[in-house]
Amino acid sequence: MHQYKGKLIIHTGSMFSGKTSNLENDIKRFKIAGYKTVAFKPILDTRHTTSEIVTHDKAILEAIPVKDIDEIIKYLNEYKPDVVGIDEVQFLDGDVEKILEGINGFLANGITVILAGLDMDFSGHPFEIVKELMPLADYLYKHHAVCVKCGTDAWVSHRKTKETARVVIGASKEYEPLCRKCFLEEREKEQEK
Ligand SMILES: Nc1ncnc2c1ncn2[C@@H]1O[C@H](COP(=O)(O)OP(=O)(O)O)[C@@H](O)[C@H]1O
Ligand SMILES: Cc1cn([C@H]2C[C@H](O)[C@@H](COP(=O)(O)O)O2)c(=O)[nH]c1=O
Ligand SMILES: [Zn+2]
Repeated sequence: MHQYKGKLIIHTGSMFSGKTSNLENDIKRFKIAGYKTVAFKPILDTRHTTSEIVTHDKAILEAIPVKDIDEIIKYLNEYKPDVVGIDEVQFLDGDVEKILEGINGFLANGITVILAGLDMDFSGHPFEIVKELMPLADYLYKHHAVCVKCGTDAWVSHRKTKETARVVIGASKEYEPLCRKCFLEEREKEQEK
């Protein structure tokens, strides 16, 4: 019993690739196996806090909204779970070193950590925290959505709007998963306009 101690499991990939679904499924399985679990989600906008992680196909997991790793540390010190899930890890506030230190601390204390997060932003640049965490994983899963243009495995989340800020919260109205070839074609078209 309780063989998973201090393991780092990462679900990454583009939007719609199933990162959150896999996080939810892992948490569900750990719960069934008798582990004490808890899930967190970063809040970028403190005015809209909700206590649910919702997948694109509307599966729901209860989660605690947090701003940064310090809030997670505080909670874990009191609650003492076996397994911790963090969705949208790329949106945790604070510098990368501090987040890494926090997560390494959980692992060193025997807590299993399941992370879901985007590997790249809309322009194909890595999200720094995910880039740093990936080599540390015990289990690293790169998931693929279906490219909406050609039906092959998608690689990146293409932004359909003209917004240039790195963080623009949205779903299928604002983003579409594309393979590398279709992404480069879209980018060329956009530059010609
Ligand atoms: N182009 C697509 N490719 C794959 N899944 C898609 C696509 N568009 C919508 N979906 C839906 O998205 C679900 C995955 O949602 P979710 O786990 O929230 O993904 P992620 O967290 O990676 O954004 C799939 O099970 C599917 O129902
Ligand atoms: C690519 C990209 C995405 N976002 C936002 C859009 C969504 O709100 C989340 C990703 O959610 P998912 O569970 O992975 O579908 O991130 C962003 O702000 N900037 C980007 O470049
Ligand atoms: Zn394609």
